[in-house]
Amino acid sequence: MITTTDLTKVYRTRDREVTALDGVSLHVHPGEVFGVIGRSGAGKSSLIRCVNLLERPSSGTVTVDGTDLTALAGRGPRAGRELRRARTRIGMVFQHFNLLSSRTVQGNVELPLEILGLTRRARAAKALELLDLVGLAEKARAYPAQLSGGQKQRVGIARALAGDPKVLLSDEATSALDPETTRSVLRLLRDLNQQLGLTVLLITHEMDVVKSVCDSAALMREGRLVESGKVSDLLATPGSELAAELFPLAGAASVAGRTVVDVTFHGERAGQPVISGLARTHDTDVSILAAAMDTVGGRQVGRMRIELSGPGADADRAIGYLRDQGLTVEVHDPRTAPTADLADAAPGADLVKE
Ligand SMILES: Nc1ncnc2c1ncn2[C@@H]1O[C@H](COP(=O)(O)OP(=O)(O)OP(=O)(O)O)[C@@H](O)[C@H]1O
Repeated sequence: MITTTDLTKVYRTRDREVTALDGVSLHVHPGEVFGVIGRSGAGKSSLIRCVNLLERPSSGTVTVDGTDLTALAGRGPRAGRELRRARTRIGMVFQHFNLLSSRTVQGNVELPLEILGLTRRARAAKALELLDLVGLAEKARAYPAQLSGGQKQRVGIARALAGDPKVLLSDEATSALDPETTRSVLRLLRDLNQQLGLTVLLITHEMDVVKSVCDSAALMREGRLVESGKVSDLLATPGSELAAELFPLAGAASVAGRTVVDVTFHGERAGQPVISGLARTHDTDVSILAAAMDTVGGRQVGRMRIELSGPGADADRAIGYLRDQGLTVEVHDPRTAPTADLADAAPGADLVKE
């Protein structure tokens, strides 16, 4: 549904050049919620702005729903109308809502419908339908100043849906909201994704956003995609930085030389007594150094760092047993474990906005 190929964006100011995007190739499948995560300055906003051509890429292509937007933009001012039409199929939600304070809630949602040339009656009917969809029908006549942050973002989402888009781009839509409101807005995005088959590309610096709504995710650093894929696959990929970010585990061997392994449980495996099974069948002592359990994309996932010891401890056999139980097992090597950058976030912490 969204494909970027070798996308670059270089900002040139009088005295310097900044490469915000450095060869980004991304593929978002129809109907999925795709999250791009990264620290401040990683290039996330540049990426999302290039996807709907609010920002003109320096090179590379952007295709949305089969239309090459970069080719349209490259054909000069005459192509403007075609580009505008293609853009109506792409909704955009902003961190600070970008509502017009002088217009009512309904007036804000009607704005893109005016641009699309709908009659007054059709505009009103469509706006009320959209406000109903986001649970704000009773606020149609209110002004933005009379709304909470979460309600303002719902209006922003209703407005973004005015052109019946197939794609919704979300630029840190929940970053200005408290955790409870964040959860309700994310639930709304998930519901819209499922009810309308909407493809959602969102950028965020919050790991919880990826955990709660994203089917797929990419990690961005210094203008590049460092990792990308389905969240469930990434969690099962040894060495995945995103998996480590989603479930940060700290803790080292209590005695030098003991084997420490990181174990990832998925779905029903998360509820099974695999660790006690290991201790019993392999005459092995298992110490839990760290553990985290959460729901990712509606499935329970857990990660645990354990230390193996005891009379029968044979690391290879124990690891073999855990793998046979369907768990992802990664031997923790303190010499190669990330110590800076990604790993410096405290367990459970979001990436820090610098
Ligand atoms: N209009 C601009 N002119 C010059 N440099 C820019 C411009 N916009 C962004 N940059 C630079 O490009 C780089 C990437 O910025 P971008 O806003 O895309 O990152 P980000 O990951 O979205 O960060 P944040 O989370 O802080 O919004 C940064 O170094 C930034 O300073």
